[in-house]
Amino acid sequence: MNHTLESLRKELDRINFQLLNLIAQRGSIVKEIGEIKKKQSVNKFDPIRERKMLDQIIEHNKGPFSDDTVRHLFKQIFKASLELQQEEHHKTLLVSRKRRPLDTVVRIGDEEIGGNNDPIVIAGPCSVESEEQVRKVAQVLKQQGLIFLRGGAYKPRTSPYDFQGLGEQGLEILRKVADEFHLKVVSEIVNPANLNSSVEYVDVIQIGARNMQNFELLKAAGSVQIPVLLKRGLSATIEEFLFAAEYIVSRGNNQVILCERGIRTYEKWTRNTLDISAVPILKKESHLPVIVDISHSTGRRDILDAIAKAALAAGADGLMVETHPDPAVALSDANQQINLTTFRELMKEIDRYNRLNTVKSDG
Ligand SMILES: O=C(O)C(=O)C[C@]1(C(=O)O)C=C[C@@H](O)C=C1
Repeated sequence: MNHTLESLRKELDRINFQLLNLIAQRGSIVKEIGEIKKKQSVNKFDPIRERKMLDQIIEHNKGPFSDDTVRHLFKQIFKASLELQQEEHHKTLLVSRKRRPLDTVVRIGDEEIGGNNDPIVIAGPCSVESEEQVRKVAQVLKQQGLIFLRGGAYKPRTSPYDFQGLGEQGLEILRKVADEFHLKVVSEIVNPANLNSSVEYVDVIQIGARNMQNFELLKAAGSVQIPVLLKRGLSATIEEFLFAAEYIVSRGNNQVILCERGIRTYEKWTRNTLDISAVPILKKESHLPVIVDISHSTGRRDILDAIAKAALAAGADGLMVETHPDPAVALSDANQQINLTTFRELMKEIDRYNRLNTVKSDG
């Protein structure tokens, strides 16, 4: 019995090597075909040829593997063959660290995000409601030594009956107040048609979670020379998030900041589930700066301190937080925005954490 098992396994070992050799031979031929196709500028992927080969193979299938299994196995071989033909840059994304080992530093005037720079804080109301409201926030940002003022002018809301934002008028307010206080404006654009005109008002274009796979918007954002803050989609995997960033970078705009803002899970005690592991993974996989939106990821004011510290500990290059002079009357996200007093306290806590960490790493 044992003798038979051993001899059968030996037979399999022999066949494995034969298969390996055959696959390698196939691979060499596929590469040669790839070279010819390159010269002829023909598409490497040829589904009609693949279909023909599969049909022929299935015709000759005498078992014991089912047709479906054989189809699957050969499809895998075709897929691997196609990858052999494709050039390195097709396989390795521009946003990948494999393509660029050094951190990308996003520059907004004299300000820098990413690399060895200290983490930044982007703060402001969820929606721009009035000049007075934005001015009150801007004053506090200035007092806190912060640079980046956020505010939504175009608001993609779940319900069409909710406040949709002030539109261009909102952007005008942001720009006016930001200029008074020498701040930089971060604001969401939802429509590719508004992109060129919004460049007059904003310093960083935000692409929101709901638009992470709005490919026309991503392409348009890739064609302007202004930094883009790209939020992770509500149910997007990290890979999908990076592909979305690739859309922008591949169009020529490499000034992209990734923003983890929580993902949709079954948990109900937070608005979204902050995927904290996405921060170090993104930093490892990509050279782009990564920030964390601590407001949307939690939807709760009472845990912001802890979440801010967790994000910084995970290696985030910055934080985004929503603050409003009077959250109770805010036209959007009233439950998650913090008032200006709480915001000051949060900043104190973040400063204390950063100081402690600097002392630790210096010591
Ligand atoms: O026959 C071709 O044109 C090839 O490029 C080879 C090959 C294969 O692996 O057989 C590879 C990729 C194509 O999608 C189809 C077929």
